[in-house]
Amino acid sequence: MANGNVNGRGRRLPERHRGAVTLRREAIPLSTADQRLLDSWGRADWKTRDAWRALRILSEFVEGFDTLADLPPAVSVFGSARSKPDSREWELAERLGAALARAGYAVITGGGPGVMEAANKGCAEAGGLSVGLGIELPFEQGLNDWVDVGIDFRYFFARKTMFVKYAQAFVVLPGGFGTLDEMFEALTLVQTKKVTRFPVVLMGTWYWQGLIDWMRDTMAVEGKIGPEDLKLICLTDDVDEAVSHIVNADVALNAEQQAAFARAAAEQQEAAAAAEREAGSPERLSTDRRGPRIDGEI
Ligand SMILES: C/C(=C\CNc1ncnc2c1ncn2[C@@H]1O[C@H](COP(=O)(O)O)[C@@H](O)[C@H]1O)CO
Repeated sequence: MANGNVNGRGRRLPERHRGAVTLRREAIPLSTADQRLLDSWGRADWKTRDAWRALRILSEFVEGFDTLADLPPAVSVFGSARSKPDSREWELAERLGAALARAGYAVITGGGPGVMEAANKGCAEAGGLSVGLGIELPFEQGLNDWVDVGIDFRYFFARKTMFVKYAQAFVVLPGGFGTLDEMFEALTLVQTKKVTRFPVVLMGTWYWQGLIDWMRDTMAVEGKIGPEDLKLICLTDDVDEAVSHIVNADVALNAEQQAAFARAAAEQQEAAAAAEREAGSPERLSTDRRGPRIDGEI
């Protein structure tokens, strides 16, 4: 983790980031911006404060869009904030970060400790661009040391938009509530076709297999998801397979987009040619009050 904020005995001092502002010691408020937005107490508060909050929320989107627009193709990696460096998922995340960097992808994480730090480390050490989208928390620890481009968000929902908008794919490693929230949000967006472009890869079969079984045997059997929905998930422990899955989806999407552009261009040309034919046809000439078109007429 970042160590610019360490006291004389090497102990880390508490610190809070609010947009561009860093707060330490007594200046740190007792609550976070998300808490104040979601815990607000009634109509008076909504009237007087929330309209102004909207501007602050807007500024988070502006800052995020502005900073991330120049990223190369990227993959968002999620996983536990609590994993230790000797855990299976840490090792997997570090190798994944490196493999993604070698395949030309930037790695976007929540910028925190655990799996996030491992993925950022793997990416940074392999020469990739390592991105951290931090979140203001009551017990914030700051962005991990391996983040090259970092943004601190006050609001979870603004941050979540960035994870989706600037990524070509999601990879989810073992984690708790935060990780499951991010995974199910991604799956819901793909299932409802709000995003069409990205694969969701789950890594850590020892951790996810039980959930996948439950999705198949309970969720799908009870009709709460469709038979096709489980195919949205690629489950693997193999880093190369995860990266190939992402690269192949990218290639397929590019081919689809090129084909769509070509179709649109052909349709436009066809429409222009039809208009030209119509303009030049005897029927059209006879009804045109300006008389027949003469070549070279301006
Ligand atoms: C719990 C601890 C620190 C928390 N710090 C976090 N920093 C950044 N992002 C976080 C943090 N905690 C959760 N997240 C987001 O949720 C996912 C991990 O949540 P989980 O519940 O641990 O699975 C992660 O992908 C982040 O986007 C002190 O150890």
